[in-house]
This record gives sequence, C-alpha cells and structure tokens, in this order.
Amino acid sequence: MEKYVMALDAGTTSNRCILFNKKGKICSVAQREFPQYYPRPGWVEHDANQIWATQISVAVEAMQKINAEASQIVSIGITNQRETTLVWDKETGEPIYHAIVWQCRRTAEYCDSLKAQGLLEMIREKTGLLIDPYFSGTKLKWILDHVSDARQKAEAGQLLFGTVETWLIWKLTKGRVHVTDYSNASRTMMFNIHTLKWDTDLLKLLDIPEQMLPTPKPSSCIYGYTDASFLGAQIPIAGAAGDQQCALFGQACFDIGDVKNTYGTGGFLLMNTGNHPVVSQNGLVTTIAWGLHDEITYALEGSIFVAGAAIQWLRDEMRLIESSVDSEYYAKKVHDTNGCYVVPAFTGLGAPYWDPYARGMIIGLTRGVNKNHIIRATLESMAYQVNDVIRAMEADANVSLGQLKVDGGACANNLLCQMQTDICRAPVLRPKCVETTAMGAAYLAGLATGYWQDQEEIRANWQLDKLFTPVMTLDQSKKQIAGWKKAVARCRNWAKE
Ligand SMILES: Nc1ncnc2c1ncn2[C@@H]1O[C@H](COP(=O)(O)OP(=O)(O)O)[C@@H](O)[C@H]1O
Ligand SMILES: O=P(O)(O)OC[C@H](O)CO
Repeated sequence: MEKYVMALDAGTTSNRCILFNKKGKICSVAQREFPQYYPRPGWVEHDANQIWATQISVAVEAMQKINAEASQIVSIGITNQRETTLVWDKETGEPIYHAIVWQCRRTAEYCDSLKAQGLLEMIREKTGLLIDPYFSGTKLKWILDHVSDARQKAEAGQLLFGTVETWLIWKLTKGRVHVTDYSNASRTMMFNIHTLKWDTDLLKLLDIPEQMLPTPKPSSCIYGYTDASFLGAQIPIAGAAGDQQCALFGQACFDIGDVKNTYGTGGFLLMNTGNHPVVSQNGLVTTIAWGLHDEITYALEGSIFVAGAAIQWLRDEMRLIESSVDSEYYAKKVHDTNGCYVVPAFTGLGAPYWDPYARGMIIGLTRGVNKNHIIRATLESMAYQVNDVIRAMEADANVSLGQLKVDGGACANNLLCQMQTDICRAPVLRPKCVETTAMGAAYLAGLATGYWQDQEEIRANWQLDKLFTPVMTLDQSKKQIAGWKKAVARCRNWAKE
C-alpha cells in the first residue's frame, strides 16, 4: 500500500490537509474555511477552537477521500499562518481569548512607545525584526494586560502561549507536547535568532512569564505523536515551520540568493541567505528559514499585508467580480489602468514601508476610469508591492535578482505573473505544483522520518509550469513605478490621530 506524508496547512482564511507521495504528487486534498472576526476597525481575530476543529476535520476528510489508513501516513508536517497569538489554559485546554491574528493592528500605539524609547536597534539586533504590531510579542502582552486575571494566571504557570503550530501540536498530542519550531519562534519578537533561545531582556520588557512559552525546536524532528483517537493511530508529528518558510523550502530554494514570492492573502517574498543572518537596512526583516540537520538557514523577508486579499475585497466588499478568477478576465478587457492606482493598505503597509497608519486608496480617477481599470489596478498593486520589496532586498543582499519563483493562490493569474515580470524585470517561474507551502511542511516531516533521503531528492521533484519574461518596455515600466510611488506617498499616515 502506498505511503504518504500528511501536510496540515493552517492558513489565515482556511485550513487544508494534503497527502503527498514520494514524488511530491498531491494524492488527496481537503480544505475548509473558518470565520474571521473584526471586532473593531483594524482588529482581526480567530477562534482557536474553530482553527482546531476545521484542521482535524480536513485531516480526516483527506484520508477518507482516498480510503487511506493511519498506517499509510508515515509522518505529519504542520505549516501555519505565523505570528497569530493564542493563549490557553493548561488544565482545561480552553483558549482565554480569541487568537489575535497577524493582521491585527491593536498594538500600534504600544509599538510607537517602544520606538520612542529608542529600542528599534536592540530589538532588530536580537530578533531580526522591526517593531510592528504584526509580530506576536505585543499581541501576547495585550492579552495578558486585558484579559482578567490573565497575567496572574500566567505567572502561576496556568496559561500557555503558542502560535498556530504550537496549538495544533498541543491539541494533536492531547496536551502532552508544548513546542514551537525556530522559524515560528523567530516571528514572535521574543526569540533571539542567534542564541536560539527566548530572550530574557525582551521578556522583561514585554512582561511575559517565560514558563508560558513553548520549547523551541528545529523544523524537522519528531516533536511527538498524535493521540490515536484522532486519526486511528499514533502518527509522528515530524515537521513544523511557518507557511512562508515552508513555501521557500517547497520551492527548493536551498541555495543562497534563491527567492520566492507567495501571493496568498498577503504577499511574502523570502530570500535564502544561508547560515548567516543578513541585517536589513531597507525595511526587510531577518528571519529563520528553518532548522535542519543541526544547521540554521536564515532568510531576508519582505512581508506585504494585503495581496490576494485585495482581490477578495473586489469580490466581497466592492462586488466588482464574482470570483477571484474573474479578475483576470475583466483586467484584460483594458490595456492599462487609465492612470488609476489602487494602494491596498487596508491594514497599514508592511515591508518596506512599515506604516501601521497607512490606509487604502484609489487615486488618479477621471471620468474615463471604469470597473475594469480598477480591477486591473488592484492586480497591478500586487506586482508593485512585490517590486518594492525586491528592490529593498537587492540593496540589502548586494545582488540583483536572477529569477523569481512564485506560488500561492493568486499566481494562477497569468496576467498578474506577466505584470510581475514586466515591473520587476526578472524572469518569473511558476511551478507545476503551487501548493509549495504544504509541500515544504511535508518535506520537513518526510526528511525527519526517512521518507525522503535528502534535499537533492526534493530538488528533483520541482517542475516548471510556465516561465514569464518582460514584454513591456523598460521606460514604460519605470513610468508606472514612479506613479505607484507617488500614490503610496499619499496614503501614508492617514489613520494617525
Ligand atoms: N486567479 C486569481 N487571480 C487573482 N487572485 C486570486 C486568484 N485565485 C485566488 N486569488 C487570491 O488568492 C488568495 C488565496 O490564495 P491562498 O494561497 O489560498 O491564500 P491563503 O493561504 O493566504 O489563505 C485569495 O486572496 C484570492 O483572492
Ligand atoms: O495565511 P497566509 O498564507 O496569508 O500567510 C500568513 C503569514 O504567515 C503571515 O505572516
């Protein structure tokens, strides 16, 4: 009977389970969306129990779809929306508050106060990160400060903190294992990416009791075994990494300088920088890509908060399209945006601007601008944002981009891929399997359990679907980018009192 590695991909809007075989082929998929909560403008929450319930249900469903038995699952890899912050009671297992999602801006003012204290360099030096509400540390502090008795209980050792992979591992092992992996830990603003330990200075600054934090581990190792009641047997959980780091791994970006961009809800461009962290001078963050075979691989990352989510906004809020796929059809009805720009700064701007007070904008409107132009401008905004990050990365790493591997839901859009190569002037490569995030998690779990022998075997599984190269003139591309920069400048600081 065929053996599989199970990848659990816990995303921002949906949870997925994919079963992969040795060739990296998808043998079964199940996916389920879960509710998003927006209790106040700029706030985003999830219900941790709903994350768990949807994740375990898709795992069961993916197995049922191909009648796979538990004995056929050699190991499980988990990949997840990063930074999202959960706190639960150690005894009852009940979350004490909704999960605060990475997109949530509620700690913007507190972050301002940290910046005003001149802590930017110290935090960057230890964590590789900038000070922004995006990262988990200030979200965790918010929960401890605002949920009644939370700090007191945390100090008494009654509460546990985790990002989503920690929560899922804890649930799958019925509360036996409380761990995180280095890549997820590196997104918390509490973890020292050089010593690979929780940083006591930062914990003191944020007033976080260390006993509530999970044990940091490599991204490929056996963390524990699933309780047999869930999937029918005790299965090793042997891989875990943040979704963007997993996509880098799944794209076989194993060499220094390899770059991928994922166009999902957000957009995330990562460059492998090898065993040495590169410090950004241009608004990027330094992050741990993965810990594997006793080695740490670092990456430079540009995180764009809204990419595919802007297409969802066209669909759900503006009702200009019925499905995301339609965006290509309408955008192709016009040759350009007729001078219109959409800046989708709905939750502020991430890299390389880091402005939590920026807000979305449509600019350049004239009477000739129609629905198709606005849809086209929204698609183009993804390409411009990615280009901004590429230029920052080139400056930081002192290289020019050779090629860009792409993945994520929106990369199915051929027009978007063409826009991307036209704007950034590098070849854009789309692989046959764009489920690179889940694939990366499966590879990490499969390497730990001997299903795959080494990274060379994984590299051989990567196959090109389509190559995109520039057709737009360089002059035209420069002109459009100049317009984009002007538009971005106008939306900065909008929500600041
Ligand atoms: N053909 C398309 N053109 C443009 N955007 C798309 C297309 N298909 C999907 N998307 C966008 O991609 C996103 C979904 O990608 P996915 O990788 O599943 O996201 P996530 O993992 O963040 O939940 C959605 O925001 C959706 O609007
Ligand atoms: O859920 P995704 O794929 O949009 O990824 C979210 C990121 O991990 C946030 O940092």
